[in-house]
This record gives sequence, C-alpha cells and structure tokens, in this order.
Amino acid sequence: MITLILGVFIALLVIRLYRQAYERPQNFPPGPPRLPVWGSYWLLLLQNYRFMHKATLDMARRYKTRLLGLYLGQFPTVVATAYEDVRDVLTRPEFAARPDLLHGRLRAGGDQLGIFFNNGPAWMEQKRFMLRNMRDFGFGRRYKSMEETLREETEELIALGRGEWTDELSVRDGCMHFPTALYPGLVNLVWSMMTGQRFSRDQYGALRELSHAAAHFVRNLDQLGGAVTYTPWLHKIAPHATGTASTTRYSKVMSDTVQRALEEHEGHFSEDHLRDFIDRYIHEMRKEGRGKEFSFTAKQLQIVGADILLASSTTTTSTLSFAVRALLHHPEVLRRCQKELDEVVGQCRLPTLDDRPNMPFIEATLRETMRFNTLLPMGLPHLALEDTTLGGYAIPKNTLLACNLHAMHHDKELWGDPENFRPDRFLDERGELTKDITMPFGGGKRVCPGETFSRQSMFVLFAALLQHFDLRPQDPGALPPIDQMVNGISVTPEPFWARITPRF
Ligand code: HEM
Repeated sequence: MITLILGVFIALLVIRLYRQAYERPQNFPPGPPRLPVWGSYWLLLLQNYRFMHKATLDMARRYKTRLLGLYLGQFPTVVATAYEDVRDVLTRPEFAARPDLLHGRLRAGGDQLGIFFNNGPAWMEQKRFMLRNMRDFGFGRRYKSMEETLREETEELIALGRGEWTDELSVRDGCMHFPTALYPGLVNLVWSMMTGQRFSRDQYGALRELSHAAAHFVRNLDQLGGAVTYTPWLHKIAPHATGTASTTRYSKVMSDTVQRALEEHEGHFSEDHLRDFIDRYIHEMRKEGRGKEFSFTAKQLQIVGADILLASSTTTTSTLSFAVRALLHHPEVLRRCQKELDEVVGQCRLPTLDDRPNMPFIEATLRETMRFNTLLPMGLPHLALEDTTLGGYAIPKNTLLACNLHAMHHDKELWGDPENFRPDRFLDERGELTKDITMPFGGGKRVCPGETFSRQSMFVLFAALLQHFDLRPQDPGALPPIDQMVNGISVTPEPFWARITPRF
C-alpha cells in the first residue's frame, strides 16, 4: 500500500515538474525549460558556468532565436542579443525599471536606495540631482577646474612611470601594473568633484582599499546576478558560501567612506559657500517644507556616493587596462596612436580635451576597446513595467530583461570580423570617425550618467600614457589572451604588468 501511495505521489510530482518545465506565457520567446528551484539557470550554468553573456548567446543560437525566453528562478526573463531588440529594451520607457534584486538591497541595509538599483520617483530625483550638481563641478562637461585636476592627475601618472617618485605596487623594474597604477587618477577626479578633496600619495593605501572593495563587489555577482539572486533565502542560511556576506562588507567600505566625508562636511558647512557635491546634497537635505517621502537623506547620500565610487573605480580603470592589453597584442596600433600623438600634440605638452576632435585614431582605439571587451557584457537588468511586446513576442509585466551587449558588439552581420581588434572599423576612408552604433554605456532613461566623463578622462590619460611610453609585454610568453576577463557584473582584466620605456 505504502509503495503504491509513494508511486502515485512520485508520478504526480513528475507530471507537475514536467508541466512547469514547459509552461510559459503565451507567445513568449523560445528558450530552455524551467527546472526546479533555479529554473533555466541550471542549463545556463551547464552551457557556460563562467560567463552568462556567452551562455545566453550560445543558448539563443541553439534555439535559433535572437530573443531568448527563460526563467531565472521564478522570474520570467528575456535576453536580447540583436541590435534592434537591445536598442528597444534600452530606450522604451516601459522597460526603464530595475528589478528589485537582493544585492541592491544588501548594499543599502535592506532598502532600495541610490541610483543603480533604485526605481520610481526616488531613482529619478537622485539621478537628476547627481547629474545636475556633479555637472557643475565638471562631470560630463568641459569645466576648467576639472580639466586642471585631470592634468595634475595625468602628470602624477607620467612622473610615476618615469621614476620621479616611487610606488612599488604601481611601477617596479621598468613595468607598470594595470589597473593599480590607474586607480589614483580616475578615482581622484570623481572624489574631488564629490568632496573637493583628493587622495594624496600617502593616502594611496586607503584609496586602493576602496578600489579593491569595489572590484570585489562587482566580481561577487555574475552578469545575471547569480543563483542567490533567484533564491534569496540561500543568503540567510549561507551568507559566506553565497558571497553575500562579503558583498555587504565591501559595500560598507564604500558607504562608510561617503559617510565620513559627509560628517566632515557638516562640520564646516556654510549655506553661502557650497563647495562641492556633498555640500549641495547637505543643502538639499536641509531644505524646509519637504514631505515624508522626500528622498534626500544621509542614508540615501551614502548609497548614491557609493554608486559613484563603485563606478568610478571599476569602469574606466578596467577599460583603460583592456586598451593597454590590446596594444600589447597589437604593437602596430600602438605605433599609429603614437604617430597621431606626435603629429597633433608633439612632445612639449600633454594632450588635452581640445585635442580630442583631432585624434580620431586614438578615439577609434578606445571605441574598439569598448566594443571588443564590453565592460558590462549583459548591461544591467531592466524590468517590464506593463504587458507589452518585443520583436513580435509577448512580454508580460514584471519580466526581467537583459541586453546582451557583448553579443551585439560581436554580431558578424554588423561588424564582419568582430573577433579582430581593429580600430579602423570606426573610421571612414578619410580617416574620420563614423557613426558609432556601439552601446557600451546602455541608452535611454537608464543610460550611464558617467558616459561623457568616462570618455573624456579615458582619452586624456590614455593619450598621455602612449605619448610618453612605449608599451611592451613584461614577459611576451605570459601575455594574457586579448579576450581574457574575470567574471562579474562588469568584467575586469586579470591584473597584469606591462613594460614601459620612456619615449623621450
Ligand atoms: C567605461 C566606463 C563606463 C561604462 C562602460 C559604463 C557602463 C554602464 C552601463 C552599461 C550601465 C547600465 C545602463 C542600463 O541599465 O541600460 C551603466 C549605468 C550606470 N553607470 Fe556607468 N559606465 C561607465 C562609467 C561610469 C562612471 C564613471 C560612473 C559614475 C561616476 C557611472 C555611473 C553609472 C550609474 C549611476 C548607472 C546607473 C544608471 C541608472 O540606473 O539610471 N558609470 N553604466
């Protein structure tokens, strides 16, 4: 009797699991079945457990579809792999929300705060405020004092490379370490707009701790969040094994740094002289007559500031390191960059933003770097705010949407030979820049607010580095492959040394 009951129970369970595996919203894009607990995520892991951009692209090819429909845990999810669909997801307002994911809340003590993982009026208010006020200090626009800081940081890097001062972790035995050597310049630029201060040479230890915390944070997630995102209860029973304990710890390093800056600013605050972004924020917090829902609080600033710190220390530093690594593989590209520099800038002054329009080859090299090694290969997740359609398929409300930017940047139909690192693809026959259809910074309402700033600061630092130094592999036999990357929500290169020889 017991055996019979057990047999019926197992049969019913199998039928239920089978139905669930193939049950999907009507006219949902094709894709793999939904298995218990993590849904189709098991199958993505089997496809490629390290890189979700590769797993989802291979899976889309297997199902002969450019829109892949699947379940991540209980979330219906659609991954866009082709240009038109990626552009639609990024730019249509009904897709401009973010899913409410565990890691977003872990950063903010359980709340939804900041910009990256926030939604609704608070997200819009914070993003607008950040853009408007950081811009007044040079973020994303030409501004004398920011360009002055950029020049000083560039001089620091060049002097370090020339051995005019020492920092063994960044330059040793004629080699420069990437990304370590780039952290001070790129973090200081943003930090000075936020706080009016820069990390001095004797504070580089603290600066590196911050940058490493940011790097660990992004590596703790995979490009679709990771298993714990779809089964958040796991984090309660195994915070260390799931990595959520360290996510919380690394986030705290960043938010505590912002909190300390806030306390310091409050001690010297004057309404008559708003010195930087934090002063502007304090001014906003103290405005009278705000309602209960008002989103300018110290806690909110901690997370907005942590968002800015996280982005400024992991994005531009990784992209420039990818660019340097690509040049180690392609000395002929390095020569052409240097030729352009010698013709336009010469050797008596540093390159500036005024030179940017006259140096299309360097610009094309940076564009090619961001196409070739797309920093956020799956962008950041979006969420459908209503029932709608995409590419002829049904997208129910609350579907999670991911843009496979890597797939789009490596689409043979768009690029011909995407597997080659070839800056010339961005230039016309006269050597001028053509229209750029890459989307490394996303697009639409959720577009990266750091785009202009990043393009400007990367241009100046990269150009100055190539103007002053020849770059060669430290050990030609041990040069990491040009497409090697460490997994994370944004990918990072495995840190490496490059041999630098002063050119003059
Ligand atoms: C090479 C440099 C960078 C790249 C490639 C990059 C790329 C991206 C991408 C792909 C997104 C997601 C867009 C979307 O959801 O559709 C994003 C969002 C964001 N980025 Fe960047 N980023 C870079 C630098 C920066 C910098 C320097 C900052 C700030 C200092 C920054 C701050 C942000 C913020 C706050 C968001 C969230 C925007 C929102 O949710 O509305 N990024 N970035």
